[in-house]
Amino acid sequence: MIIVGDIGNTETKICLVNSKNIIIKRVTLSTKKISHSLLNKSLFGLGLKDKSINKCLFCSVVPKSFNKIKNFFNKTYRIKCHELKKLKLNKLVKIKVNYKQIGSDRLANAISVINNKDNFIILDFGTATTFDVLIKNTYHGGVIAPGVKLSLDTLTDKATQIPKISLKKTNKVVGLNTISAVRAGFFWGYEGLIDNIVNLIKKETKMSFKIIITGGFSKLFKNSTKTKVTLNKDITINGLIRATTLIK
Ligand SMILES: Nc1ncnc2c1ncn2[C@@H]1O[C@H](COP(=O)(O)OP(=O)(O)O)[C@@H](O)[C@H]1O
Ligand SMILES: CC(C)(COP(=O)(O)O)[C@@H](O)C(=O)NCCC(=O)O
Ligand SMILES: [K+]
Repeated sequence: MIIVGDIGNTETKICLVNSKNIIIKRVTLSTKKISHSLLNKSLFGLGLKDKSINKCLFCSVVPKSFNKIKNFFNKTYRIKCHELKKLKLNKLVKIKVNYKQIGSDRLANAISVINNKDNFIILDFGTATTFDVLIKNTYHGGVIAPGVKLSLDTLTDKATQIPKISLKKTNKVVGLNTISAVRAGFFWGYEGLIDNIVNLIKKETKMSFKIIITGGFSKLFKNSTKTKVTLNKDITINGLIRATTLIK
């Protein structure tokens, strides 16, 4: 059995994976609430004490949370947790960006889909909205834009007369009330962001791409953009599973 986990700025996902690389248990935690007691309570159901875990790999963009998780696994289960960027990733993907700065989750996404034949743009609707460019066997970097929920929460927090709003797909652009105006702003705003950045990446690289979307709000945009996209909700976790082959 192996354990893989994605520590994002909002959510941390921890998965138990069997020898056939199938995810058999999932735990989702709020990253900022991670503590020894929360981990104890949330992971108890995985029954790790009776399982032989031979590999544990995380991608983390929140170092403090990763350290808490690493210490917890070591102390409670004597399991050594690896962080993705500490592995020899160049065996799986050529990385053309500032390696120290690049987010591990972005690399996990790239490792998940790389097949040395196709080109990919991976859109991850996380706390940030990221666009990552993979051309054959090389990761070329990408774009970081504000996340959907981050923007929505900030708007409703800062604008006194804008209430908390659930985002929905909308056909109309011109809103006749506050809620429809905000929904249009987000739906058509992000739809435009997606189509525009994808087209600019194609122009700049002179390449064509398969577009993959993932992360919290990907379902909302799956069928809305002019760009044809494929939804892959476990891309980060599957990238980690693939990368565990690098752990000896
Ligand atoms: N199914 C969902 N529907 C709507 N919002 C979601 C859903 N899942 C996650 N979110 C929100 O989308 C944002 C991104 O979630 P996630 O991709 O897990 O973030 P991260 O990877 O940055 O921690 C978070 O703010 C989260 O609250
Ligand atoms: C861009 C990100 C904030 C996305 O993280 P997430 O939305 O999944 O929390 C994360 O990948 C990150 O902190 N990256 C470091 C900066 C960089 O990638 O250049
Ligand atoms: K993410």
